[in-house]
Amino acid sequence: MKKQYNGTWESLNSHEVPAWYHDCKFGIFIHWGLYSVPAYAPITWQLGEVPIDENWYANNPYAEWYFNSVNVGRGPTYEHHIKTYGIDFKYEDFVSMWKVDNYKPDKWAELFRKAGAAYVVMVTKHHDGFCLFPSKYTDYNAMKKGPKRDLVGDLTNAVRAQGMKMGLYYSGILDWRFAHDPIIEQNDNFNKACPTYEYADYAYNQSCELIDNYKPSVFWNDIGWPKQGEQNLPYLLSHYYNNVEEGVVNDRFNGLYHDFRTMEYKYGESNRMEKWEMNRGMGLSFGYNAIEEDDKIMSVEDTISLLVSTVSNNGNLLLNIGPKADGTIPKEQEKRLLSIGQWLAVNGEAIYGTRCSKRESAIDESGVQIHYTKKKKDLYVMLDKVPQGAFEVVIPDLSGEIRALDDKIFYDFEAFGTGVKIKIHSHQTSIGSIAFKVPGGE
Ligand SMILES: C[C@@H]1N[C@H](CNC(=O)CCc2c[nH]c3ccccc23)[C@@H](O)[C@H](O)[C@@H]1O
Repeated sequence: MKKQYNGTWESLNSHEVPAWYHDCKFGIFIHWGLYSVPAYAPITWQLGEVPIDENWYANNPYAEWYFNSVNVGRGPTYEHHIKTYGIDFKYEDFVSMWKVDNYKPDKWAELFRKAGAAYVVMVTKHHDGFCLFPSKYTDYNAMKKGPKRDLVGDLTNAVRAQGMKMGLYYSGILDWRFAHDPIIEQNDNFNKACPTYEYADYAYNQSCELIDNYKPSVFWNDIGWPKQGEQNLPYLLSHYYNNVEEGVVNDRFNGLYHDFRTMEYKYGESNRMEKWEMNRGMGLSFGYNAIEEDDKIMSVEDTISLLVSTVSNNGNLLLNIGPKADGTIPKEQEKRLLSIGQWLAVNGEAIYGTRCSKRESAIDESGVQIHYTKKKKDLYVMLDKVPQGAFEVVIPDLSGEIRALDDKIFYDFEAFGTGVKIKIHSHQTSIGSIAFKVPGGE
């Protein structure tokens, strides 16, 4: 029987995270919009590495922040804009330049499935306010202008046709069409943001459009919810759950209510006692940054390490893809997705459908990282940051048979004190972590 949420926090607090969100582990985030036309940001820091202050916003590595990076009136993106487009070129002028001739949503969805992703979260309206979906509440949308397509609907259908869950991202508190003062410190995201009831109603109405028209399995709001809309938030969330039974929401509405917590690069915190999600780009940006080349984005090994360490600590990894304006997925991003998919095709049993083991991740004296997951009574052990060539590692408090999931790993194992010593003879074929199954080991 479907629960009816009644617009109260009490009823919402009874909501439980559906099993699918615990099982799926790996998702693809998609930041694609007007900002993909200029596709420019300086290559500076990961979020959380430096204070989110004036220096951050004048040297913002997020290419999707292009409008604000120009609006602050100084820094590399401002200089780039003046040099490339001229002082009189307005951000809205990118609309007529945004042609999506290479947008093939079926191909995107196929690539994401080959990558081993189980869900997708697409940006529908970022902070710049341009909507990638038809909206009754603004003509500043991709059906009316520029691409002249329902970019969100097309991908939603393609993703679901591939058997993956489709989530939608909405920039709740920030919309630079309603509040366009430059953001130069983090509090501006909340104080200088859209401080009107008109905007709060707009955000509520558009969120309902997205819920009603696409029934997204994830409603991923960003940064926060408009202050003037805090009274309507329990009604919006109730409307969402009442219409999307499997729906989940993140912790970026009022910072309190959530199905899952979020981390972004090095910002935020997680604890393995509650469900959380790590989101980041392959490089320092979410939107495509044309100057961020292959040597500047994460290696496949590091991405698999991030997936393994996240999943073994009760998290999901939402890895971002920044398509080029025309709809092409950059080669360097596609290459990494396919490699991750190859690793998951062999080792996915240790990832998908698992839960947190009571055993915590550890690092042995040689620096090998040991991560655990469990599935019913079975234990999975994943070795990461392993040296080239032969090495051995002791897994404490373990007994019984241990079996590598990749049959190209050559190894022996023996009882060693209260644990098991694994002697790896060779492993050059596997990219990234080496996974073992210990039947009945949990
Ligand atoms: C996925 C990315 N999100 C960015 C906003 N992120 C943040 O402000 C991180 C800080 C933050 C805000 N609310 C939170 C709640 C929990 C954890 C982090 C945050 C966006 O500014 C960025 O362009 C991209 O869309």
